Amino acid sequence: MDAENQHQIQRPKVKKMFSWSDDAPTIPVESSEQTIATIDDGGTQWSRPQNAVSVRHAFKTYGPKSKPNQVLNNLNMTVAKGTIYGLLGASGCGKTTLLSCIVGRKRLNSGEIFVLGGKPGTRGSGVPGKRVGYMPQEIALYAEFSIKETMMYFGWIFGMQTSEIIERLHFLLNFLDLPSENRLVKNLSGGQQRRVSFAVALMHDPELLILDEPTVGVDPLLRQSIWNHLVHITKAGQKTVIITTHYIEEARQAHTIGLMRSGRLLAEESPQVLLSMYRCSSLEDVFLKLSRKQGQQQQAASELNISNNISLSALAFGNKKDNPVYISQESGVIGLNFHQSKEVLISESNNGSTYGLNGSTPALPAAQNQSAIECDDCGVDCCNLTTRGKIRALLQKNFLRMWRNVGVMLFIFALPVMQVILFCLAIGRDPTGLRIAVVNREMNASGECKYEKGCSFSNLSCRYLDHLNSSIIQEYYDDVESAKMAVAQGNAWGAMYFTENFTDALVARIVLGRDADDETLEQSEIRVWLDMSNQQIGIILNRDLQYSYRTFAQGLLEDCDNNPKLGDVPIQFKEPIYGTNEPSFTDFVAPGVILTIVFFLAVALTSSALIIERTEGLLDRSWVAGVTPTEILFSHVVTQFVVMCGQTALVLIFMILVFGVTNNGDIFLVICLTILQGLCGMCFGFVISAICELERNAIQLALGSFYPTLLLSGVIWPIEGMPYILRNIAVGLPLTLATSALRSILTRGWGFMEFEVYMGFVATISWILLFLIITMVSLKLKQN
Ligand SMILES: Nc1ncnc2c1ncn2[C@@H]1O[C@H](COP(=O)(O)OP(=O)(O)OP(=O)(O)O)[C@@H](O)[C@H]1O
Repeated sequence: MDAENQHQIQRPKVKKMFSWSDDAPTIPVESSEQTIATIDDGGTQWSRPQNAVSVRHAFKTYGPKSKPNQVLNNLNMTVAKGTIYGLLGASGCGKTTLLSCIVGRKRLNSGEIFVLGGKPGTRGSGVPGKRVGYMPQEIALYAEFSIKETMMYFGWIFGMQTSEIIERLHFLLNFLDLPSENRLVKNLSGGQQRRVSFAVALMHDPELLILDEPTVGVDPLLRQSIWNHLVHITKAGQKTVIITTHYIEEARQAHTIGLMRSGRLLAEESPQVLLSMYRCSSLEDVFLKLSRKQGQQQQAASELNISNNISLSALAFGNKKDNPVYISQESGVIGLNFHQSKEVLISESNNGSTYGLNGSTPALPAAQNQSAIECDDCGVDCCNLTTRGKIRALLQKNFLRMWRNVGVMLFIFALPVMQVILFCLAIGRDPTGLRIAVVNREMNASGECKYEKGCSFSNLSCRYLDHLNSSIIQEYYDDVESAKMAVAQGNAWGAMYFTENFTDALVARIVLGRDADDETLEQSEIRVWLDMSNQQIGIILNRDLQYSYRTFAQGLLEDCDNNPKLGDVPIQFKEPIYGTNEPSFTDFVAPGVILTIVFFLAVALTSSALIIERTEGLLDRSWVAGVTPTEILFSHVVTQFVVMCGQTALVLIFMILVFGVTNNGDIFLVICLTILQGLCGMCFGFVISAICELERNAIQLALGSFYPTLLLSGVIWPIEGMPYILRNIAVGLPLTLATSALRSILTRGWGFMEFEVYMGFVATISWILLFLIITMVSLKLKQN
């Protein structure tokens, strides 16, 4: 049986009620849906036609209003149920845009679309949901998945049982000549990947298949078998296929062809009618002829200022009475429009329900369609129920993607450990091996610096030098000038000078007290010239030289039976209330570093997650399959939470147990706050992911936010040192109050009821909520 005969048999039984010619009654040119629904023909009620998809007066532009790129320009399209509709047109004419609008991924600027009885995104329509199978132009598959895992993912989303999926998988593997089900998608050839993508669309045997170039990269034999399959599934009149292809001739097997150009349909007709009307042997020739005609008609139409395409059609066919004039009742289809426009299903009123004559699925009665109207603006969420299958699929997808990606796994678990180790080894320890250029006139000619222990006043300079911290390297110079030169040349961090009668002068200074003269005081001084270009080293040398003097003086006084307190400055630092008398910089920075590591790792992981899925067409595919933004977000939150728990455990184990960072507080509070900060970072990552179009922009934003946050959050320097206004800004950042809270828990041992601690929790939770709201709003806006 040839294709044409086949189509005629399969086409739904319809009754031609009237032929539109000049004599035919004129129906006002408005929405056909409304018009047909209101006509009553003596007991035979007109109802909505059995259309799977109808597009009315569709306008769509891209770009700024000042310079719009008009992609759909008053386009009308009607796809009858149980047919294959081949959408053809040159590259860039708007086919993908039209399909995206049909599946609800893009919105028209104006016009209407009905899919399976409702507007896309409403309860009455099939999209999003399992009534539609969508194969986007991009491969839109998870590269890390095997073929079987891919099918499992989409099958579960469509609510299929695992056994059903396996059964269907075997059929599709066979039918589409795919390799082993265990092969990873990334290891398949381009053509094989396309076939897997096609298999995903066929997976759940949907009512409406929307296929954007499924035969690209497919060999002619398989292409033929794909078309045979499409013809087969539409045979019973229950399934409908919309397909775009660049191989115009293969579309001969479609029941209807829509030839698209300049944002409208040049024709919408069966291939056989097109070929005979235009007396062409190929559809390509028909397309060329129609394209040329469109140019002439547009010119003529603008000259005649004719408003609708009845006139354009008349121009196309000369409008002779004896010529059948095939025109659409809507403007937009310029050449032919046969079955959907003129053939209207008769509905038989049966208890208020409307059934197709061929026994096919009834068109939605008006009352039923009410739900579509009620649900019209509620977006996708209200029309989809979360199922366990969907959540299971999304969670498994997230974990599997992570698990299969070695780089990501290293990033998740090795990087935080490495960061902690590096931090503890590199930050906060006292510098060692610092050189001091010493000039000591008390030393003997042989360069020896000897002194007697106990209450002996000989060579006190040597005794003092002996007290110097062992991490300071003493290098002896002959004179002050050369010692200072060594500092100037960077060979030493400081120069130190003892006069030749330092010991005598120091003893006189102690004994004479207030009676000591200026010369005695001067001679008893240790003169030091430091290189203060490096603040940390300068301060540490300064501190060590003073500490050494203190211990030297106290030791000498004690040996001579004097009160060692005489050697102290008269400020007594008692045991600190919190911390120690020798606080460590590590303890100060560690809380901020713990939170920064967990926060920014989460940002890095999530900031590109949605973008990658979006740019690869995966998000669109999942959304069309009925997954909501909330579900996607929820699955990422759960995945991240698990990852975060692991990261928090690693970071805290290494910080506290391995490197001994002080923890005087409740470890449970520490863990809670750290995980919350990780969640906060994750939500910030979602915000970035939702607002950025490109991965590049997301990375820039994530990296760009890192440094200011680090500087302003009091991680490396107390915010009390900032100018007043900046300090107020800093307090508002996500990490600032949390860092203070964690510092108070770790170093002061404070509990949750302390203001500073619970404010850390309150601020973190507030930021999480704010970020989530921003993400949801951005995703909703994007979806619209
Ligand atoms: N997101 C977008 N932003 C701006 N312009 C876009 C966008 N998507 C598509 N376009 C433009 O809209 C026009 C139609 O694109 P579309 O992808 O719908 O064409 P197409 O007919 O599917 O092409 P092809 O057959 O090559 O896939 C093109 O000029 C394209 O550059």
